[in-house]
Amino acid sequence: MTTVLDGKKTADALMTDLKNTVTTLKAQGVTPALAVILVGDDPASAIYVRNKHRRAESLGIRSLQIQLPKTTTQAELLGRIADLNADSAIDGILVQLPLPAGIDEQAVIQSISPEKDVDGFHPINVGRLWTNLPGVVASTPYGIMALLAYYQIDVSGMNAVIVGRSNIVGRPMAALLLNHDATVTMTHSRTKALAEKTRAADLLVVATGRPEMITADMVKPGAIVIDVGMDRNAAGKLVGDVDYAGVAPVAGAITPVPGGVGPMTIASLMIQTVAIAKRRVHEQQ
Ligand SMILES: Nc1nc(=O)c2c([nH]1)NC[C@@H]1CN(c3ccc(C(=O)N[C@@H](CCC(=O)O)C(=O)O)cc3)C=[N+]21
Repeated sequence: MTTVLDGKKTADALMTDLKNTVTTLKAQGVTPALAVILVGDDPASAIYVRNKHRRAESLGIRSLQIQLPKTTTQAELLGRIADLNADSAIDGILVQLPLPAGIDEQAVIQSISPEKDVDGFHPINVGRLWTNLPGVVASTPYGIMALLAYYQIDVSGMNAVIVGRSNIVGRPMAALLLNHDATVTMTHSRTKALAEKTRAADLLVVATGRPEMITADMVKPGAIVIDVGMDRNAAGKLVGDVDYAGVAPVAGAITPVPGGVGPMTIASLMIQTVAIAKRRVHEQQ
C-alpha cells in the first residue's frame, strides 16, 4: 500500500500547536508579525499571498500585506524594506518572487535583515544552512523535512536524489538532507541519463516546474516521492512535476498536488515567523 503524505492534514496539526505558542507569546506582550510585499499583479502570486494572509490571521499572527504597483522602482522597494527592517514590531519580511523585470532580485533579498529574512534566501542564512548552523531555512524544504518527520520517516543513510537546482528549493533541500545524514545527489536539466539516477533514489524530491515529467519507469519500487511542482497540464488541470497516477502505485509514499508540499510551505513560514518573534520576549525583559 502506498502512503499518501498528506500535507494539508499535517499542516493543520502543526498549526494547532503553533496557535498555542502564539497565544502564550501574546500573553507575554509579543504579537508575531509577518510583512508580505507583493509587487505587481501576477495572479498566481496574489493567490499565494492571500493563502499566507489567511493562515496568519487564523493563528493570531499579525499579517501586513503590502501591495505595490508593478511600476514600483527598485529604490522604492528597498526603501520599504529598510522601514520594515527598522520596525521592532515586525518579525518576518517576505518579498514575493518573481519580481517584475528591472528589479534586481538579489539586491532586494540582500537588503532584508538576515534576522527577519523569513524566506531564508539571504546569503547569510544560506551560509548558515550549509554550515549546519541555526538560521532561517527556505520554507518549502523546511516544510518537506517537517512532513517527513510527521510520518516518522528518517532520511539518515538514504540515497536522496533531488531533481532541480533552484535557490528556493533544490539547493536548500540538498543542504537539509545532508544535515540529516542522507547521501545526496543533485540532478538538473543538463544531467545525463536522468532516469538512471532517479531510479537509484530511496527518496526522490522533484522541483523542476515541468508538468508530470517524472514517470513510473523513473522511480524505484517503494521509493518516497516528494512533488514540489505546481503546474497546469495541457487540459488546464493543476498537476505536479510527477505523473501521480502512474507513479503512486510504484512508490512507497508520495505527496499529492494540491494538498502536499504547498500547505507545508505556508505552515513553515508561520513556524519560523513565530520562532523569530520568540526572541523578542527575552529582549523585552
Ligand atoms: N518569496 C517567496 N516565498 C515563497 O515561499 C514563494 C514565493 N516567493 N513565490 C511563489 C512560491 C510558491 N509558493 C507556494 C505556497 C503555497 C502553496 C499552496 O498552498 N498550495 C496549495 C493550494 C494550491 C492551489 O489550489 O492553487 C496546495 O498545494 O495544496 C503553493 C505555492 C510559495 N512561494
